[in-house]
Amino acid sequence: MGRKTGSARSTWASFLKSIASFNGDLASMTAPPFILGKTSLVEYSAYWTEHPKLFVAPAKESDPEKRALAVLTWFLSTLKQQYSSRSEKLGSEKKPLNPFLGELFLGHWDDGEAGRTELISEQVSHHPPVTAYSIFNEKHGVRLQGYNGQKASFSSMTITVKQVGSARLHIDAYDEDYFITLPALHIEGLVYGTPYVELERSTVIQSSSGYFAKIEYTGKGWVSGKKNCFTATLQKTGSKEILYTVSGQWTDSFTIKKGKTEVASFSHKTNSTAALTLRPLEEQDPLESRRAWAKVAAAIERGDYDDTGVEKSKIENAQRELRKKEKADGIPWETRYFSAVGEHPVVDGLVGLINKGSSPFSLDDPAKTNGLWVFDEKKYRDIKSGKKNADLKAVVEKVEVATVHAPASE
Ligand SMILES: CCC(=O)OC[C@H](C)CC[C@H]1O[C@H]2C[C@H]3[C@@H]4CC=C5C[C@@H](O)CC[C@]5(C)[C@H]4CC[C@]3(C)[C@H]2[C@@H]1C
Repeated sequence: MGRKTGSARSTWASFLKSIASFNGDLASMTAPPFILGKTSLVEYSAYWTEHPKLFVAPAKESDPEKRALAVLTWFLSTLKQQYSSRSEKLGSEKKPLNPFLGELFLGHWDDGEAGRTELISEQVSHHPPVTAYSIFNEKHGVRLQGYNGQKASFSSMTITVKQVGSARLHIDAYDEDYFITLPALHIEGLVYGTPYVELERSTVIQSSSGYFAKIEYTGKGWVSGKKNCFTATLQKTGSKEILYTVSGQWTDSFTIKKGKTEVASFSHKTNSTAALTLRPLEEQDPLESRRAWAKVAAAIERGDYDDTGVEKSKIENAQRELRKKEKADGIPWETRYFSAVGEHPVVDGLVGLINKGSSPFSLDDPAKTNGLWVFDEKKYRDIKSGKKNADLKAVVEKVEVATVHAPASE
């Protein structure tokens, strides 16, 4: 982030004042132009599997304890991308584009050894914003599903974000499930105009095979002064014996110890991320994020904030038109790949295990985010085979009609 010019500093100062009267919905905040990101939040699901080899590694461990450790190692390897890749690339955290209802982000990673890992991410709710995702590797039979929303609050010049939602990893070969909770975070550096994420408190991973991992995000190390520190332990559910301890920085490297002996380590320096493949823009569905936001992203890229506003309001107006039309027709928007369910036997079972094994754990009431979102394999296959094309066509026409005829921004 370069030095702030006078005007930027003053808009940032007034922005900080505006946060003080913050209502909790980050998306509703109008942030100063230089902090606007050109990436939609629906793309953030991709951060879960930018190390495909680590994502599929658990499927190769026949020993359940080593498999649970491989899942913990993969989870820990995702944190840098999830929470600090924008700061690294862009000089600070940026405000993501607020996905419209039904916005899609579809892609895949092709990795020599791991094979193909496919990503499906969909904005399943706009108020409150909720993103659902399904990421799977058929070759190794490893599948991740999850959803997340954010509840934000503001105090003493920091934005605190509580994540609502959870992730579930399934390993076909062992018919095993892992329930993963999401870290709370806060935004530091706001005063300096270079916001960045620090993780806080703790999260858990509970496996159906009876292993329990707890990760404590300790932030700035007391002694080392290094930021983004954590410690994690792996134990059998209900047993006090610590099988492994993991510690380090989630943005750099960490070591795995069995008792006092170091048995493994991971460093981002020697593990580069795999590139995600997307379809070319002209082949994308109008609901796909990069195509839908192309004009907004280009305007932000060239720093043309007036045009950013004009193009953004076209999308927002089109969405308002669609909502009005749905209300008039009495046909609510149908999410394409995910369905909301009130409960989920696997999740309920794993949450039960956590409660048996450790301090009572309250899964954020899924109802607050319109229920637990699960991937609808059948819908996915029908669309892939073209059986559901008709609906697709109708939806596409509806969206394009709304977009084309949206009244010009007032
Ligand atoms: C709206 C206020 C504003 O613009 O403040 C300026 C700053 C850019 C700080 C607020 C934004 O900070 C961003 C960080 C984003 C989270 C980063 C990573 C993840 C993990 C992913 O799996 C799910 C989404 C999540 C939690 C992002 C949510 C949105 C966050 C908090 C952005 C803030 C608007």
